[in-house]
Amino acid sequence: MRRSAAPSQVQGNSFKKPKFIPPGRSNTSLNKEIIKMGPDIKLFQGTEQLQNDPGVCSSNLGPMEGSTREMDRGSRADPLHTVHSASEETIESKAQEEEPSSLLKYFSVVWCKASKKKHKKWEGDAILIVKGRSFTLKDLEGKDIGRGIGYKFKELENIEEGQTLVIGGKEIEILGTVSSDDFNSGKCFQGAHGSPAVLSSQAARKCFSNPFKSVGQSSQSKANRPNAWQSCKPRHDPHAPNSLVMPPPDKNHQLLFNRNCFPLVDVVVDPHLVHHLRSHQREGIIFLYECVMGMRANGRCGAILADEMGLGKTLQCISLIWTLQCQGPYGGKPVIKKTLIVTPGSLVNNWRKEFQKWLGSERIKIFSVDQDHKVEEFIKSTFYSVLIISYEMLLRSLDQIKTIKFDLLICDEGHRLKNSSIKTTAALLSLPCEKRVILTGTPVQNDLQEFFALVDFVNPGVLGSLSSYRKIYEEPIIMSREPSSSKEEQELGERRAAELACLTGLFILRRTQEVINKYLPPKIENVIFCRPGALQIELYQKLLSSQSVRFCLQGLLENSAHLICIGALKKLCNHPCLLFSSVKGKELSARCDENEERSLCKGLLAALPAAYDPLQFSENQSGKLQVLVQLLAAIRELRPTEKVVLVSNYRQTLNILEEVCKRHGYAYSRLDGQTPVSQRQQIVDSFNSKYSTDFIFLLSSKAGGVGLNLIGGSHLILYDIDWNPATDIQAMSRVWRDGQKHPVHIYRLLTTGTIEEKIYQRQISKQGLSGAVVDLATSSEHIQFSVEELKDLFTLHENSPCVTHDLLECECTEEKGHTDDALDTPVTSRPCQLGPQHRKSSSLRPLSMSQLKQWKHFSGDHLNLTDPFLQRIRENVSFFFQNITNQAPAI
Ligand SMILES: Nc1ncnc2c1ncn2[C@@H]1O[C@H](COP(=O)(O)OP(=O)(O)OP(=O)(O)O)[C@@H](O)[C@H]1O
Ligand SMILES: [Mg+2]
Repeated sequence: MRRSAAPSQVQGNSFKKPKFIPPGRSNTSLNKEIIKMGPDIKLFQGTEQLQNDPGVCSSNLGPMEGSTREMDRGSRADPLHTVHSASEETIESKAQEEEPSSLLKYFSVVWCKASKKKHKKWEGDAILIVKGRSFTLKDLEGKDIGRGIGYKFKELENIEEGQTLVIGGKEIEILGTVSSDDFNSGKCFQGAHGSPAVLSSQAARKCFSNPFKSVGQSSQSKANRPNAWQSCKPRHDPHAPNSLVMPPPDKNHQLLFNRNCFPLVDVVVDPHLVHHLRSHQREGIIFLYECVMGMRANGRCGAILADEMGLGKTLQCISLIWTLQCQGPYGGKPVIKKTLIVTPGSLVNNWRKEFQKWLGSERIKIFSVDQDHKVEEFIKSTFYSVLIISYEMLLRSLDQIKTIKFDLLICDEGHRLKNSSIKTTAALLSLPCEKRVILTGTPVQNDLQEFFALVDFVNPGVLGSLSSYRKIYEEPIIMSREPSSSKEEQELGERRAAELACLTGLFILRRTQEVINKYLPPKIENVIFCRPGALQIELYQKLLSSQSVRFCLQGLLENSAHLICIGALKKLCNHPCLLFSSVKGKELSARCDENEERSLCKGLLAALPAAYDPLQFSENQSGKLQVLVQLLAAIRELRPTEKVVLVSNYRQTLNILEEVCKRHGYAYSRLDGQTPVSQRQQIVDSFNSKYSTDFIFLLSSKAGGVGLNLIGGSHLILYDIDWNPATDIQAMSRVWRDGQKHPVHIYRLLTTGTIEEKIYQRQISKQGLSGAVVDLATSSEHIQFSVEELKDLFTLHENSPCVTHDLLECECTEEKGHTDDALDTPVTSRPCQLGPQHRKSSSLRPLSMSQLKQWKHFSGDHLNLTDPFLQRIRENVSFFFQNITNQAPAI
């Protein structure tokens, strides 16, 4: 009889395999006893030979090495003991006879369809879960493939290795017990896909099929290569003070990748670079080196560097590229020849500049693709080793890119690859390069499916198939975070999350902003609640009593009608003239939402002055704009050499802000979605230059937020708020970065009592953290609102200086100042974040309500405002929150 293709049989055949005993076989010497169990199940006790065969278990559990070996020992010594100790570990397992339903046992099995055929073939490995009086059979992808209920508890207690039974139409053979620990962590399923911990050397070899081919590995035999390699020396002195030496490969690595027995040579990072590195960057480079060399995740060569924004991911990658391009551990031979860097269009030139900044123009030859520099040029020339290209251009030039052999692929702002079905991901996956690095400043663990896509991109297959990942990790983790989950589900989810974090932690690194705080100047963050102007209040009330809003609240409108109402309210908060532009001057649009917006706003016309000209808008008609104008004047006067980054999410609003600059004679530059990619870096550079005469940098956060360094500015004003805290955080991180010389002031403007306050509350409340709004790509279209929530959104609070403060239930008398010490209070973590390491506080994570409560806060009427900037704007401000990071500056 064939022992079939069951994975455990295929992979672990070095031991004696248990015989398959067909259930119908009448040989009593083999089947001592057939225990009939309920309607659907028969237990066949195995042969004595099988029971006594120490090889049985390990042979069948080959791929599950470590975890199962321990289990084997237990089961051989005392199988029943193993069963009981496993159940003791589970939450509900009092494991008492009188409480059969709480007894949980796990077994590894092989299965096939029940039949009377003589020649059986096992179809697969599975895990049998016995709980009380019922069974569940799960395949190694975590899917249920069989169930049985209503059996006698006593009968279930006797399941042992080697037994064969029929369950739910399947014949199974018990191969061994699985500890509850291995089940809860999901380890027992890992044989299905070869997690890093259990990768076979074959898989490792596959991953590393020929890592040095690209650098022209010598085909000479060892005997023919006498002294050439014996004189190999490290490129830089590994013993020099402060030197950064990469860890040497271990024996296994050498066996796999140094077949020609080249001498081991220290890989030492160029001291020219090391001189500049922060300590977290030194660690980051070692991490990246180990990952791409296949030294951390057993032959997998991918990494995700998810350091928070501004930690210098670029420099860490440049150091990696430069090191690998010149050196290697085996005979000093370089590991890579060509590197592909894919990045958002606005950052192509930033990469180029960073290479230049850290390595000068002589060491490494960089080619960046733009209108005038095509991929063909890179292909034809042997001069360049690094190709920098935007994601968009990559798609357009994919065919040419595919003809080049890249040894290292770096995807900057790589969270965009979180969706494996998008074209960009598919295009990059089609490149045969195994050493893949994703860089991202946004958390990657917030959505478990997106997390899978990113992990699977850098290390394909490491978490198995998507369907097995869902069953084994995602579903239990999500289920455990449901309020209705049982204690047992919670523990299982936690264990699976911990296991997943442990598996992926080998090749994911995230450090928080705190690691560079000490290199940065102080940061003074302000949330400023601006009183709405009289016209704003009038129009706001009109909008709220409009038919559209009323219908929304009655649930009568379908689709995205509520978004149109929300959009109109947000525009109104920025400036009433933005609504006016929606109503006037255009013939009917083909887009129905535009038409709906127009009809919503039409009723407002009467409230506007006759012959209202939006271009001649008055600054006094918007509370926020008044505050902005005063603030800009204060900065200009009190800090004449400092510059301001002024951010909005909307182009139309940027137009208004641009007009304000013109009116007040402020020199400015502007970067929004319409700025040609080729010009972006130049605009940024010129603003950052100390010779720049610009006072203001107008930035559309969505278009240009990610990755930009705007350290030329030391004041950043967020004029409006986005549903997604990540967008705002991205924008706010542009100025408080390495290289910033001045104390940084961040001002977030909100209109008191309006929808802006509600959005802010949502950002900082638990709901905001646990909802859909965490990722950069998330916009309001993806947010679902209940009618209750809409009611709340569509309410104007006119009688409070700060509804957000009211909600904090703060016992303060406003006078009370708070220190910022309490900012270290851990933030509430999102339900699907993994493991405890992600619960660390971070200055870049959305604030929580309780943290905000610890900020200094005072009303606009407060007499002793020590901050001169706030002092200047208080007239139109109803409330302030302020927090200072690093030391208190002399403002
Ligand atoms: N060791 C260092 N010394 C001085 N400046 C540094 C150092 N490391 C990085 N920088 C500078 O810090 C700034 C931020 O670095 P970088 O753009 O690489 O950040 P990042 O981690 O990619 O952030 P983001 O996620 O926002 O893209 C850059 O101007 C860079 O030149
Ligand atoms: Mg970056």
